[in-house]
Amino acid sequence: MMTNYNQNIVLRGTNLTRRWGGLVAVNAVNIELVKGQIHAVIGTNGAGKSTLINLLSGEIELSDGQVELLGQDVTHRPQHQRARLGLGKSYQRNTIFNELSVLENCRLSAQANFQHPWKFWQDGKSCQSSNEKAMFVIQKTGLEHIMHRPSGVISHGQKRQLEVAMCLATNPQVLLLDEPLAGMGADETDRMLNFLMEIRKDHAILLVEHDMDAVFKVADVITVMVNGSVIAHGTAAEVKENKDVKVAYLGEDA
Ligand SMILES: Nc1ncnc2c1ncn2[C@@H]1O[C@H](COP(=O)(O)OP(=O)(O)OP(=O)(O)O)[C@@H](O)[C@H]1O
Repeated sequence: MMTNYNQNIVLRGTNLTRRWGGLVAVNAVNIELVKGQIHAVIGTNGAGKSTLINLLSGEIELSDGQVELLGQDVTHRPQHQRARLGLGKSYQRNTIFNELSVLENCRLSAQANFQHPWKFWQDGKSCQSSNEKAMFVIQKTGLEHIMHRPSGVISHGQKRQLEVAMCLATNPQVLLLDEPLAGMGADETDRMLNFLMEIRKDHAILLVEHDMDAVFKVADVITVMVNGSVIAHGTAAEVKENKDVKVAYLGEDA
């Protein structure tokens, strides 16, 4: 799993381990994210998927292991530094300012990425780069028709799209997506999946998702976790046929 150095590996986690007291939530996991690929992590409830994503983003400290981002060891770098280096994360919890418009939320995210903290409280409209970036991600995510609406009144699916748009506005090379399809209807799910497939060529994407149909549709590579450990890794077809996956995850007899 950790042997292919020819591909464009953007993020590499080695021996990632997180203990909570006696519980090993993530146990010696190796994972590589490659530009141009959607890498899904699936597993039963409590398998360690969210913890894994948080270890990669720097939100949770490792008990053991190493994280390399674009060739740099970022194991001991905090989340904001990893973000600045190109690691973007879309959160399961809502990070949207409801009273601001869709455009303003994107503009704020873009602004946070330009390294002028003393300008943060300036009127965002005056920052041309942030404006351009915000418009770019809004067009990419298909949110143009609602860009002037207060974010609090848009639909649940549109909020999830906005979260991904805000994440994209920070110019990430790697996108860590924790259940981006949660609570979405069929149309919104399709739109989001098409969008992910469209942006895949420019990013390395980690997708933690419970919707198996969606995962099997878009994932180039799938890692399967059970009780903190990786039990299988491969293409959708390989994972579907894997005996351990059938037993442990899909609940089938061997
Ligand atoms: N802050 C914490 N303190 C103690 N235990 C935790 C903490 N966070 C997670 N855990 C435990 O670690 C294990 C992995 O949790 P995690 O949320 O990563 O799983 P998951 O695969 O994302 O689950 P789900 O699919 O239900 O979101 C679980 O047993 C959980 O109870």
